Amino acid sequence: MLQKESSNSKKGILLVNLGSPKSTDVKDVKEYLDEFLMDEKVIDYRWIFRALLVQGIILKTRPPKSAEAYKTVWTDEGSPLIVITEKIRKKLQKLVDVPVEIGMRYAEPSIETGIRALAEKGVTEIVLFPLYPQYAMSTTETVIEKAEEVRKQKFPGVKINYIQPFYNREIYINCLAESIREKLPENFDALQFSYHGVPERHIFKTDPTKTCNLNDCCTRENNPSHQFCYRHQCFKTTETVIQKLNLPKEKVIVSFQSRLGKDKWIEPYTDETFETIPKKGIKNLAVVCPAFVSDCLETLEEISVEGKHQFTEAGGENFHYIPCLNDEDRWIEVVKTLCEEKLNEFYLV
Ligand SMILES: C=CC1=C(C)c2cc3[nH]c(cc4nc(cc5[nH]c(cc1n2)c(C)c5CCC(=O)O)C(CCC(=O)O)=C4C)c(C)c3C=C
Ligand SMILES: [Fe+2]
Ligand SMILES: [Fe+2]
Repeated sequence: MLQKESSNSKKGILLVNLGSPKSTDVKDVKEYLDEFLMDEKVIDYRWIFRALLVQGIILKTRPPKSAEAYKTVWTDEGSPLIVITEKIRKKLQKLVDVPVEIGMRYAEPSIETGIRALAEKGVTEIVLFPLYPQYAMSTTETVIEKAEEVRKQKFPGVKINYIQPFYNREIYINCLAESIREKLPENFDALQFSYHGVPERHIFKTDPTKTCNLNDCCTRENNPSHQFCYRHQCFKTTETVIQKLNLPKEKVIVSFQSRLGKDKWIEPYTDETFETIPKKGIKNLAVVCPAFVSDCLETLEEISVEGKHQFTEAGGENFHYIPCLNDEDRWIEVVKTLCEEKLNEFYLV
């Protein structure tokens, strides 16, 4: 058990995930997409161009389609992403002796709601865990920026310590590899790692070394750009997991899903892969989505329903979706360890 308090300070944990609409009503989906896509870390155009694209084009057509997609995955308790994040919280709360809350980058419960809930319990030192294994401007960075904004404006007396991307932590890789091993079907021609995509421009923008060329640089060992290169971190996650699984590289595919708009996103694209690989003899496919720790619209609908359809239409026979870590006990242990490390840093400063 973690120590609850030292001197006058009280510690707490905030688990942060992406967030979902309030309901599957078109107006709620529209409100959610508006907040999400108007974030300049997600659509990184100047405000006027972002507003023209989001409010003038995307929000005029996308909400009804997204609402239909959400209806196919929605549960009696709500959005899978929020329900699972809450399950993670509950399990973690049983293992630690400090309060644990959740907060979403978009919609409710917001980061502010989460910090307030902790502050009301007297917490002054928060470990904030962005639940994204790999760094991206549109995930880790926007969460930290938002939390800092909220802290400075509303909770200036609170300290926040941020957990860094953990794609290269052995405890996480072991956990992911074991989870995949248990769920892999007996026979498969390939295991596909499908990560959420990002526009190429995001990677160039956040590369402080300006050396990543989105080519062999992302796969080369020890390149200084790797710390902020989402593409590298996805390849590295895959490489270390397949080593643990003893899988030959020839049986593994890496691809990037969920692209939006006309910009060039990092390649190869998941949907195109599903359509081409059956013709190359891959008829039995297993797919895992390690950019997400919890199942959500992008895994339950885009991959396990739409992706399966694309693959089988193209001649594939068996499509096996491997669920995310969700609230598996071994993953909760990893969350606990990463939180404890950061909680202990408060004692050192
Ligand atoms: C420019 C657009 C987008 C970028 C960049 C982006 C990056 C990104 N997103 C996730 C995780 C999730 N995204 C989810 C849904 C979703 N993503 C986008 C757009 C971008 N994402 C949209 C428009 C949507 C909404 C759904 C839709 O209309 O298609 C989700 C699921 C949320 C849920 O409620 O279930 C997650 C999770 C990552 C990890 C990432 C960059 C690495
Ligand atoms: Fe997304
Ligand atoms: Fe790179």
